Amino acid sequence: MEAAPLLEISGVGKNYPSGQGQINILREIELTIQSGEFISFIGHSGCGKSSLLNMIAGLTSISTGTMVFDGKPIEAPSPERAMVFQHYSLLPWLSVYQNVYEAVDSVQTELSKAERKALTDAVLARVGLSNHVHKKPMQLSGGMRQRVAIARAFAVHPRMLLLDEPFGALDALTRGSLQEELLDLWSGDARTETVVMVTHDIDEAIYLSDRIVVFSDGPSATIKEIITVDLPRPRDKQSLMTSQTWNNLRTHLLLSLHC
Ligand SMILES: Nc1ncnc2c1ncn2[C@@H]1O[C@H](COP(=O)(O)OP(=O)(O)OP(=O)(O)O)[C@@H](O)[C@H]1O
Repeated sequence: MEAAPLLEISGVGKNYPSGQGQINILREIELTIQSGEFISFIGHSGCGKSSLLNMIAGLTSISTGTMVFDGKPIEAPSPERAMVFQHYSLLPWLSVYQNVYEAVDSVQTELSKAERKALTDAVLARVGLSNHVHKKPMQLSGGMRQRVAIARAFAVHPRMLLLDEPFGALDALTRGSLQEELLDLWSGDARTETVVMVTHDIDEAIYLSDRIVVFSDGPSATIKEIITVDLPRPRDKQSLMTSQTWNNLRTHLLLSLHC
């Protein structure tokens, strides 16, 4: 018997107020995500990828249809579905350590204070920030800030991690190393099995994902196709990028986005 999906999106649409009426952004979204999957959303600017992610996070209302997470309708934000934004969203007056500890403290209520501190130390060590714990966000580079945001999201052990263009503002080298750290955290965390990420980067989508959801252009966008990335893990970027499978996927995605 097939396991129940972690997330089931059925007939979902999104409208926003516009002038006297409403504008339809997304329509008839059908998507089922199984526990353990890494999913990317890709599509032209403004098609509604972030809106869909925000609805999954419970940060914005669903206009039509239903979203069911682990058997329950999504109606509000939950630590089970943690979001990381492109622009870090750290609290500027708190240190690196406090930014992570505050999140752990508010969610991991069953842990003792010593355990909460140990968890904070552990996630910061995993993203290589142990020597920067007393710094404030403005004293960090963009890559370091995004590391803190990712560490904070993992520290609350969400069932599903939602990433909205997490590496979009970073240079190619930093982006590459953060992709590796994300994969390490994802594969090394027994609870955060499922990731949904918005990206504009075709190579990033192929390298990280099990499936890539391609959106049609908006307004009234919908899912154009869902591409399965049949590449074994762990993946070696260098050798993959010169393989025929990679090239075929890349060409397929480029054509899908431009037709
Ligand atoms: N709160 C809002 N109120 C009104 N319109 C909105 C709101 N949020 C988004 N929109 C509009 O909905 C459309 C989709 O926006 P969204 O950010 O979801 O797209 P996107 O695919 O993530 O874009 P990008 O790739 O540029 O980030 C855009 O036209 C945007 O202006």
